[in-house]
Formats: sequence, C-alpha cells, structure tokens
Amino acid sequence: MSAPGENAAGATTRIPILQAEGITKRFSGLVSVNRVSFEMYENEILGLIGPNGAGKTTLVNMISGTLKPSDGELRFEGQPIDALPPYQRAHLGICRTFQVMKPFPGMSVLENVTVGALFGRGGEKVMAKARRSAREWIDFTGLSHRVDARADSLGGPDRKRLEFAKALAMEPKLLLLDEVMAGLNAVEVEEVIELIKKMRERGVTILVIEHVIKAIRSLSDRVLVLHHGEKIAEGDPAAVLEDPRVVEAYLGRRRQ
Ligand SMILES: Nc1ncnc2c1ncn2[C@@H]1O[C@H](COP(=O)(O)OP(=O)(O)OP(=O)(O)O)[C@@H](O)[C@H]1O
Repeated sequence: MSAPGENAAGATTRIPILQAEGITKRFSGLVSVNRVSFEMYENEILGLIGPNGAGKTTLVNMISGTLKPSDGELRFEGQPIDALPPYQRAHLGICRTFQVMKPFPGMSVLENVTVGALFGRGGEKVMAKARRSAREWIDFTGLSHRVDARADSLGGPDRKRLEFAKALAMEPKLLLLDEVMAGLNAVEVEEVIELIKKMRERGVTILVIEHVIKAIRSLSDRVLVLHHGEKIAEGDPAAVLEDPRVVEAYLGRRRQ
C-alpha cells in the first residue's frame, strides 16, 4: 500500500505538484463538479474513476485550462494557475490526452509529434532538434514502424500511441490521461498499462481517468472516486475499490 506522496517503488517525495481546493463547475444550474479538493504528489499515479457523467472529464478540463472553474482554486507547484490559458499551463508542464483523440489528420506521425515538441514545456525552437526529440518519443511509444504514415490512417492502438507520443514530446510534468484504454482489447490494454508505467519511470506524474478497473488497480498509487460531481472516496486502491459507497455507485454496475 502506498501513502500519498509515496510512489509504488516506495520512494517518499511528499511534494504536492497539484493542489485542488473546493473546485466547482456549474453549467447553467447543473453542478458537474462540486467542491472537490485533492492533491497530487510528484511522480505518483492517481486513478480517477466514477460512473458516466460523474464529472471526471470536466475536472480534467479545469486542470488543463479548457474550462474555468465556477469556484475553488488550483495550484501547480505551489502557484495559482486559474488565470492561465491552456497553452501557458502546457508550458508549465500540464499536458493531457483527449477521450476523443485529436491528431492533426493530414499530417504524418512524425509531424504530429514534432508539433508537441515545438509547443510544449521544452518549447524547442530548432526544427531539426524538435524532429529528433519527436523520433525518440515515437520510438518510446512503439510507433516507429508508422513514423511517416498519415495520422488519420492509423488504427485504434496506434492512434493511442500517437496521442501518448504527442503528449510526451511536450515534456509534461503532469500528464492527464482521459480514458486512453477505451476500445482496446485485453492485450492492447496490457501494452498501454506498461507504457504508462514506463512514463512514470521517466518522472512524469500521471492522472488516469479510466473505466477499465483492472488498469486502475494495476497502475494507481491512490484512487479518487467522483459521483454526481462529488468526491465520495479517496485513498489506497484496494480499500477504495471495496468501499461499499464506491461499489454501490459504480463497481456493482460494471462487474469488471
Ligand atoms: N459543456 C457542458 N455544458 C453542459 N453540461 C456539461 C458540459 N460538459 C459536461 N457537462 C455535464 O457535466 C456532467 C459531467 O460530465 P463529464 O463529461 O465531466 O462526466 P464524466 O465523468 O467524464 O463522464 P464519462 O465517464 O461518461 O466520460 C454531465 O452531466 C455532463 O452532461
């Protein structure tokens, strides 16, 4: 069992990289996220689960900056980030993948990942260096065999690898993964789990939104559960996944 701030390898860091305090999002009367507070620690993997419509993507959108909280405060490495647009948060090291993947369709795999290297935290100015860095991340994610393929010609698993490579080329400190395993078969899920573990070994802190509970169990140091926009449980994965409120709200229905 890992405590907050302690990663699976047992290394205690206890430095909150992200602090969310009372984060709330209202959409004309509907409260999608309701006064959610939590912290993330350097190099940990936090699993974020909850039934459909629980507010998971909305929470991630507020962290990455595409949605503004109605209330509450977000701090990254101790600094308030609420006023920063998404690209400035990316420069600080907050990057995300999307539930519906968004490659630049007419561009090759290499060009897509190079864009990440040019616009991320590294902000590489020299094109040749950006392409070199992109190639490294393409290798890392196992996509070398499709380096010159058009992004829109890729099948599901390779599209996911591209999404990872693009995000990693931005040199994230905090990576937000939104349902990256949706639509994958059991073997592909295992591959993605291994890839996420490798990313953590490179020092990245990772928030994983996932419905694949096997992946949440295997990856997470801690799990946070949202239900109707509220945090109903947080902590050690085994304990949280057996919490009667969590079983009632979520797991009982999914039978995974
Ligand atoms: N732009 C928006 N305008 C109005 N309502 C929204 C908007 N975005 C999300 N919502 C609502 O907020 C609630 C939370 O949605 P959200 O997509 O964050 O849930 P989720 O936990 O990510 O669900 P899923 O697992 O299905 O992806 C839902 O009721 C949704 O309809």
